Amino acid sequence: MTVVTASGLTKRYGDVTALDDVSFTLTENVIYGLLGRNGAGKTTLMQLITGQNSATSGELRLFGEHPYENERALQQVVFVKESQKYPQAYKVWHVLSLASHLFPNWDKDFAESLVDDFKLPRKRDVRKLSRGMLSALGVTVGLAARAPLTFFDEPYLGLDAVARQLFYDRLLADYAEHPRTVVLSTHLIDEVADLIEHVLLLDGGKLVLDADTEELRGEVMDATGPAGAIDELVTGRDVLHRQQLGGTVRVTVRGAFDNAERLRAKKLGIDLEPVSLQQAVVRLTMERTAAR
Ligand SMILES: Nc1ncnc2c1ncn2[C@@H]1O[C@H](COP(=O)(O)OP(=O)(O)OP(=O)(O)O)[C@@H](O)[C@H]1O
Repeated sequence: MTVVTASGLTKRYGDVTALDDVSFTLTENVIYGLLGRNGAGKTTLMQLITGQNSATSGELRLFGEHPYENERALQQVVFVKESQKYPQAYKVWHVLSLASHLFPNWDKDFAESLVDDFKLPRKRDVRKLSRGMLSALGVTVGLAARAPLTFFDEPYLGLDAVARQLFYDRLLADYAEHPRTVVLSTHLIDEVADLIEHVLLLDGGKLVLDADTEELRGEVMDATGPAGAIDELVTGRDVLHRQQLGGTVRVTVRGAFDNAERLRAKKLGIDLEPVSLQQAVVRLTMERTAAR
């Protein structure tokens, strides 16, 4: 089932085009990574889908409906962001109690176990929580809400490495038991590379990549070898990056190599290896930056 459909989605703030003619679909029961450099348009996109803002042009459907001011569609969505504001004088338990009323699928036991895992002080005022505790509270709400569409917008700020791992582990375990659509916006790409199943990469408001993580592994490759051989192998290919050290050249290339090409590379003394997701994202976004 399709959860979100965006077609030609554009958002302008004055003369800033935050999203530029973006089209994609989100389907049910997939963990998406929404990636991109600072200012790429990730938060803007999430705000449009969660009805917090309206598009300048283009079509957007959330569970088949317009999201803007649509309570029925938005009941199925939870949006966790680092800068979440809570009412004055709220304590941790107030937030959990409010969330239990807001989200139809709220799992109280799961919420309680997360509060224990993250060592959240139930009776403390939210405004007195540390930055990491605030993030942990957001993550707890986002997970225990079990909304059919869950957004985490850089939810880890302030969380230490152990707490972040706890978040990834709990997310994956709960997702396995209660599949749903999750969109995780993050700059810590290596940390989530094994978690995300599909990548949406924004750059300068444009969607530059919409691919399954698995597919992507063979799609962006490093080729290292003698300069002449490399030039021969990559002629006509989409070269994202080139680095030369003496007579040895390393290029990052977009596009898979078939078996015959791999054999040829071997004969030419060239090493082919897939780059990490993080490297692929860096190379793909640097390419556009350089091309502008
Ligand atoms: N309310 C606003 N008014 C004017 N410009 C805005 C507004 N909100 C966002 N922008 C601009 O739109 C662009 C996209 O911003 P957005 O916050 O969506 O990026 P992002 O990918 O979430 O960035 P980051 O990774 O730094 O959080 C930026 O150039 C930003 O300055």
